[in-house]
Amino acid sequence: MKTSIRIGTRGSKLALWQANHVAGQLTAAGLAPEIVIITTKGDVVLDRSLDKIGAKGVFTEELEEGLRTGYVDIAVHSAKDVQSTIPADLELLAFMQRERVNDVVVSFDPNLDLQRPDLVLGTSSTRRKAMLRRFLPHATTAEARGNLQTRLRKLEEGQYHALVLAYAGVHRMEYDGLIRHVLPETQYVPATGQGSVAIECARSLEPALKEELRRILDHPATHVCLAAERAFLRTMEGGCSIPSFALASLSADGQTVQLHGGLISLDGQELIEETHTAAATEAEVLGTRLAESVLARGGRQILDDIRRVRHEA
Ligand SMILES: NCc1[nH]cc(CCC(=O)O)c1CC(=O)O
Repeated sequence: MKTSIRIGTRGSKLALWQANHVAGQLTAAGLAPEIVIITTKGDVVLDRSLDKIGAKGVFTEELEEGLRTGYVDIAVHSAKDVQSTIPADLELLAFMQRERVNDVVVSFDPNLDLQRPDLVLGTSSTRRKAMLRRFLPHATTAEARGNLQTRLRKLEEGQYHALVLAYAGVHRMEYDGLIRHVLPETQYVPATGQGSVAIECARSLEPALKEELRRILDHPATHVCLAAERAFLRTMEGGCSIPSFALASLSADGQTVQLHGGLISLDGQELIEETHTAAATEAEVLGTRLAESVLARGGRQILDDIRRVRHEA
């Protein structure tokens, strides 16, 4: 088995942190990792919101091509950014231990008051926009595309009072000092996969190497949760431009997985959510069933309405 591992990653600071995190674990296990930066469409097109450039795979396509050609051995992604269905010749080898899953409110104002009537929050996530409309209806939202550094610059320039971001990215970039509120994950349920790092490889990668990489990098409890959440997203015909959400947790004995997931309309008026449990071995079935139930109970109508709005825009 070869020991030198080429790690493909995007070049953003967050992506590089994640790639370095992987490299550190591989080095500790006696392998020799090397980080290879690959630029994706999502890194280049910053002037349009993600739901307009067709979000499917914009952060992953070029990395996946690198896996196919053998230019890199593994690709590192924020699990949240990985499409619900990946190409048949590739596989998700590992999901790393999850960070805190919450969304947080980040601001330079230490006394930021979420109840101020003129509150402007920066976010480009349809899920966050919809939830903010529902739970903080007095607030307005403004687009905040670009990497974390770009968004923080816009915040500093005063384009918004605060940003709504994933704790995981804020923490990895060491901006914890700017966190003013941690949004409860029961209300602001995170996006599928939020807080975990996914490792992708070609199915044709040497089996012994795959096994070794999985042993070093995979966190089995996180893997079970992500299997349930990703099955939910797949059935939801999701992608990150649909305001769906799902968060799984594993019981202390590791036997039972609980999944809370649903869908919210763009204006925040309609919210369909359910919590189901199943044996950990049935994680994918659990995700599929929960999504089917949400779709049947009005979710399909919400998705149709969203598609109609998009076509008109
Ligand atoms: N959508 C972009 C993205 N992809 C992963 C993260 C942060 C890390 C994570 O959620 O795991 C972010 C930024 C954010 O949502 O604030």
